[in-house]
Amino acid sequence: MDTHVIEARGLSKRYGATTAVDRLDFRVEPGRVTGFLGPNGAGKSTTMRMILGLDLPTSGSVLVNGRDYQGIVWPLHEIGALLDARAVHPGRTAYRHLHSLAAANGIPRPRVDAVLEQVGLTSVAHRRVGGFSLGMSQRLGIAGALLGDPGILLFDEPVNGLDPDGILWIRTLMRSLAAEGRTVLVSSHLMSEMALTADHLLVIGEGRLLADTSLDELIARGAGDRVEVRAVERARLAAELREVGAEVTLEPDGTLQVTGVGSAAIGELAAARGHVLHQLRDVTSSLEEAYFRLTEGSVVYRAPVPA
Ligand SMILES: Nc1ncnc2c1ncn2[C@@H]1O[C@H](COP(=O)(O)OP(=O)(O)OP(=O)(O)O)[C@@H](O)[C@H]1O
Repeated sequence: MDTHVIEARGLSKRYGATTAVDRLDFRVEPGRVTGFLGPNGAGKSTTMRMILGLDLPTSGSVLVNGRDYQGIVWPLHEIGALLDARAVHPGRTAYRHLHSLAAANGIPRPRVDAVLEQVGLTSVAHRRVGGFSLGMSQRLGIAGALLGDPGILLFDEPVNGLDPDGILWIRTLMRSLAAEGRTVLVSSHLMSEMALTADHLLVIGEGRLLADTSLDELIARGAGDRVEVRAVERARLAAELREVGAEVTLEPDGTLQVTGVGSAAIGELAAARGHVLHQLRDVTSSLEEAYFRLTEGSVVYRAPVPA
């Protein structure tokens, strides 16, 4: 049996005329954080719900440790999830909420205290959840996910609305769960955060798989590395660079963005033609740029760009 593995084969979900998830094939492996990215409406939440058996595929399958979620006897021991942190009865205390989850899943009571401690909610354990801040609710949702000490964890937008301390805490937690050999699948819209957290990325658009690759590969592939140049005679330099095959754009702040010719060649050309340079800098593309390039054809909801 594959342990700590999520495997989708031809996974599809249609809602009436909408195809939310379209023949996805992927494996989520243990020991690393896998980021799950895609524009709004790409099908991330639907995929997560199918992994958890909350929604059934129209066709294809997704297996957790080689089985359907429905075939798992004590699900919280195998897979823990944070989907909607606010989906807890507001009149309950954090302790009661976790205690009833534990009781329903055959989890011993001391685990409740252990996870409350782990997420930093011990001091508010007996307060009603209705009065919790978003950050506290996220921590409680994560405590629920960790309760059964599962080998697989799913987090849907865990850092949404959190302050920098909360974001750092969640990032550190996800990285340490992966370092313990667990499988961590996390969806997010925050590219800079994903670049710090994920080792591997699954990118989907309009329900289809666009990339299943390491973070470094995705950035390198979407690269189009460029050189940023500031020169006194920028228009002349731009024209001269174009003559040798470079693509040059002139930014409103006066910087030239050059692709197709490396920084060494630009420096040599500038020296040979008597240019004074104020800056010559290699710029490596970010995950955000690579992501935009990958998903530009599959953004469902796009606002018009203001004129
Ligand atoms: N219960 C449902 N009934 C009908 N359509 C649905 C349902 N759930 C999702 N959809 C549709 O399926 C598509 C995928 O939605 P989903 O919520 O999975 O995307 P997402 O990638 O999680 O988006 P977001 O980033 O906005 O959370 C969307 O077009 C959505 O409107």
